[in-house]
This record gives sequence, structure tokens and C-alpha cells, in this order.
Amino acid sequence: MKGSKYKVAIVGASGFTGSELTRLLAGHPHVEIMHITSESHTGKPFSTLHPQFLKIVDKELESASVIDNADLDVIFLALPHGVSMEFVKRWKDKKTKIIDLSGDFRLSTPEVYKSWYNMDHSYTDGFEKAIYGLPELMGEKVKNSSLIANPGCYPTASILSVAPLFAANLVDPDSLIIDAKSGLTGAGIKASATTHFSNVNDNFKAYGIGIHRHTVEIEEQLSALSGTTATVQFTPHLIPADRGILVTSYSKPKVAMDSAKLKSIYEEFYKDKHFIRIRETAPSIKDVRGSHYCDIFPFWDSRTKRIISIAAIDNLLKGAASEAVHNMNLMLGLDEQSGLNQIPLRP
Ligand SMILES: NC(=O)C1=CN([C@@H]2O[C@H](COP(=O)(O)OP(=O)(O)OC[C@H]3O[C@@H](n4cnc5c(N)ncnc54)[C@H](OP(=O)(O)O)[C@@H]3O)[C@@H](O)[C@H]2O)C=CC1
Ligand SMILES: CC(=O)N[C@@H](CCC(=O)OP(=O)(O)O)C(=O)O
Repeated sequence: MKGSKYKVAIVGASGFTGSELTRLLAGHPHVEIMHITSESHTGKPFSTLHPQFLKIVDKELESASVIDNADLDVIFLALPHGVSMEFVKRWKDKKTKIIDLSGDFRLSTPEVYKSWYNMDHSYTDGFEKAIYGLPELMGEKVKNSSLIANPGCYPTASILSVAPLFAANLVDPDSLIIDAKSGLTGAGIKASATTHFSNVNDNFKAYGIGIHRHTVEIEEQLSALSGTTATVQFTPHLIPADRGILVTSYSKPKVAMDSAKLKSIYEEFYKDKHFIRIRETAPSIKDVRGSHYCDIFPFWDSRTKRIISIAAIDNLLKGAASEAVHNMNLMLGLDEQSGLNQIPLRP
């Protein structure tokens, strides 16, 4: 703590989720940002890289090595998969809590990690320590954790869209089909052929069909929640929008269902969860943009006997940066909503 504030650092602040973390934490009442890091822009003021921060966060970006000797309460890692694990290993003996936004510690074992990420893991002890940081499902576990594996953006929306059904074992665990769409910031700040304007503008495509790494992340969490083995058909799509994720989940109930029952199952499950909003109509990505909310519309189709659940989040916030801040609030014993009162930005 510095004075009455907790001391934090953001590693990888030059990227999309790192800059969103900086925005949220600069406005957090109980936190002081001590270090923001970048290896390719070391020495530059943050606001020259992200001009929206001019006169707000002009702090210089430093190399991550500054953290080796820093006295901090929380370190946020906004780094690519495979890079994060090296820093978690490097700082494992510090007393500092670590919140990792990458996928390096989200899965159950190094073997599962290797088969979906096609990479050997260099810090396998971390799997024992890490808690999957989805606050609505793991609140108590998060509070006592020192290493958080912040969930993926698609898994956040996907799992929350069906958690009430899996928690009570109400659906056939092999029946789930998730049709997911993401804005471009999900692909990170580096330009590529995929993110080239002419390949994205006025266009819409599926990718990662049958092989996307988020499939196993969703399956593992829903299996743990239901005590069964869930097999999920997950197909992501890229949409021509900056930010936002919309998932449409289809499942078959194992019990008698109707619209009123379905609605009450969702309302009951999420009744104390401030950031989940059960909607009467289908949400759009702009209904949650710039905020920590996840809007969910559960629908019973009596003709096809399927449950359709539609969820919308902001991939950079509820799917990444604000989720990390929510986890930090829980870990530090702060009010869950501290620093997360942003109202969705529309139009
Ligand atoms: N974008 C999204 O919607 C979401 C992203 N995530 C995850 O969060 C993490 C960050 O994502 P995002 O912000 O989009 O990524 P970006 O590509 O926008 O940023 C990545 C950051 O990592 C830094 N970096 C890259 N390589 C290294 C290295 N070898 N050593 C040190 N720093 C490095 C870069 O900084 P520099 O080159 O300046 O050093 C940059 O700041 C990823 O693991 C991603 O999968 C999770 C949920 C949602
Ligand atoms: C649009 C887009 O490319 N999205 C990324 C997922 C977002 C992400 O960064 O992945 P994690 O949540 O696992 O960290 C992808 O499909 O690989």
C-alpha cells in the first residue's frame, strides 16, 4: 500500500488490454499505478503511444525488468500466451498478487495446454496455484488466490450465457452449440492480413472452426460446473466492429421447460450479481460497450425444444481488463464495484 492506496503495475501497457487496464486503474479510487511497461516503446510517455491519455497518463513506459525490484501489491500481465508464463515464473517468489490476462494458466494441465496451444509450458507449477477468475462463478476462490488466470473473452460470454443451465445440470451436456462473434480488437494491436481494413470492412467470416483454443476452456469450465463432461461445438466469427462479443448458445434441456421457468432460472442464479443483466429482448454489443456488464437474453423455443441464450460483452472489458480489475477488487477485499461504474457507451 502507498498511503491508503494499493500499488499496481501493468506489464504490456502498450497493447489493447494493457491500455484499457491503464484507463480503468487510473480512475480507480484505491489504486496507484506505479509502473506501466513496454519493451518496444521503453522511455516513451504513454500518451504519445495512446494520445487519448494526454494530460491524464503521461507516465513513461519502462522495461518490465523494473518490476524485479519493485514493491507492489498487484501485477497485471497483458502479454501474449507463452510470454506471460515466463514472467509468472520469474516473479513467483514475490509476495505480489499476479493477474494474468493470457491463456497460459486457464486450462487444467500442461498436457491439455500443449494440445490446444501447440506450445510446451515452462512453468507447470503455476497450474496448481492459478484460479480461473470468472468472479460470478468463482468469487470466494478468487478472494484467496495469489495467481489469477483471467478468462478468455469468448469463454466469458459463452460460459455466462449458459452457466445457470449447467450449474443445475438442466441440459444435455453434449448438446451445446455456441455461435460467437467478436470485434477486431480481440486480435490484439498488431496489424496483420486478417485485420487489414479491406479484409474486415463490410465483411464477416468464421475462423478457427473445430479447433479454436477457447473450445476446451469453455468445455472444462462447464464440465466442472455441471459435474459431467461437456462437449461443445464452438465457432467464432470476426465482425467489422472495434469491440464487442455476441454469443448465441443453443442447448437441449433434459427437463420440462417453458419460458417463465427459464427466465426464473436465470434471474435466480444471477440475483446478487451486479454486472449480469437479464434482458427481456436480445442484447446488442453497443448495449455493453465500454462497460463491465454482461447482458443475457434467455429464450425458450417451444417449437424446436431448444434453449437459446444470447449474451453480449465488451471483449476488452468484461472479456479482459475490467474482469481483471473485478478480480483485483475481490483479492484485495475491496468493494466489487470499485472503479467499475462505467455506463455503456452508445450510440
Ligand atoms: N484483446 C482482447 O480482446 C483480449 C485479449 N486477451 C489476452 O490478453 C493478452 C494481451 O492481449 P492484447 O492486449 O489484445 O494484446 P496486444 O497485442 O494488443 O498487446 C500485447 C502486449 O504484449 C507486449 N509484448 C509482446 N511480446 C512481448 C515480449 N516478448 N515481452 C514483453 N512484452 C511483450 C507488447 O508490448 P511491446 O511490444 O510494446 O513490448 C504489447 O504491449 C493476450 O494474452 C490476449 O490473448 C484476453 C481477453 C481479451
Ligand atoms: C478476434 C480474435 O482474433 N480474437 C482472439 C481471441 C481473443 C484473445 O485475445 O484470446 P484470449 O481470450 O484467449 O486471450 C482469437 O480468436 O484468437
